[in-house]
Amino acid sequence: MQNILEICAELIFFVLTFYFFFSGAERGLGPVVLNYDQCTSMNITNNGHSVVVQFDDSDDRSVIQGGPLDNPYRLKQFHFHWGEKGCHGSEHTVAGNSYASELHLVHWNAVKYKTFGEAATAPDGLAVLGIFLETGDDHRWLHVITDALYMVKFKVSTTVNCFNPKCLLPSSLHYWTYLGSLTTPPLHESVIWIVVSKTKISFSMQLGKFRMLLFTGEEEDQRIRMENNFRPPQPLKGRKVRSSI
Ligand SMILES: NS(=O)(=O)c1ccc(C(=O)NCc2cccc(F)c2F)cc1
Ligand SMILES: [Zn+2]
Repeated sequence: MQNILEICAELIFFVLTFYFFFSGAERGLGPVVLNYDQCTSMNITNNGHSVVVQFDDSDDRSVIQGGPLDNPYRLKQFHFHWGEKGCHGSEHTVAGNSYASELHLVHWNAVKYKTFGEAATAPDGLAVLGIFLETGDDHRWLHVITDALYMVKFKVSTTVNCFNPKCLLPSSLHYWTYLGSLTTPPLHESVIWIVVSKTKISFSMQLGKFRMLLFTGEEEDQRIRMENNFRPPQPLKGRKVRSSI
């Protein structure tokens, strides 16, 4: 009788251990991998909200994969958010600390969806890699972008060939990831956010060039300086933030 009870107790212990291990275990978060072709960039545009560098996303030459992503996501564009002074301008904070600016590399799930617009409305449609920028010495590669900003002071577009944004990324891509939304209207909840913990880009003079951009077009009477184009962090509302280590 005693043996039967011991066997039952061990069996119950094993079943419960198995359940709790596999039900709550986080699928391991591997590294994020960027395979960007050297020459898929097309243009740089002042769209009246930010400055955006757009890419040819007609095939998988420039993709992000790995980490929390189940398949490759195509690079569509990157853009920046910044403040008017100091270390305010990022859209994410780390332990309550914000940064002067934040770079967003926007990718879409072309395996499951036919267009960016369709992907932008699906929970697993977009993957945005967020990189913090802080003030410091100017960044050697960012000048390729900031030197072109004078050409897009107003709401216009100009060509940018063969700019590979991988040069803007930190060496180590330790990241946090969570399921969130676009930070500008229509605020679709369609973004797998991948926020890189290590700031890479430091820039001080260059930040000034972002701040000389205008929200307004050349034909408009008003000249409104483009700054503070960031959305402050929002409540997590129960969202789970996972870490890559
Ligand atoms: N800051 S961010 O990284 O969260 C962000 C990224 C992309 C867009 C965007 O593409 N908007 C236009 C757009 C175009 C097509 C369909 C859309 F839903 C849409 F918002 C907005 C915010
Ligand atoms: Zn953004």
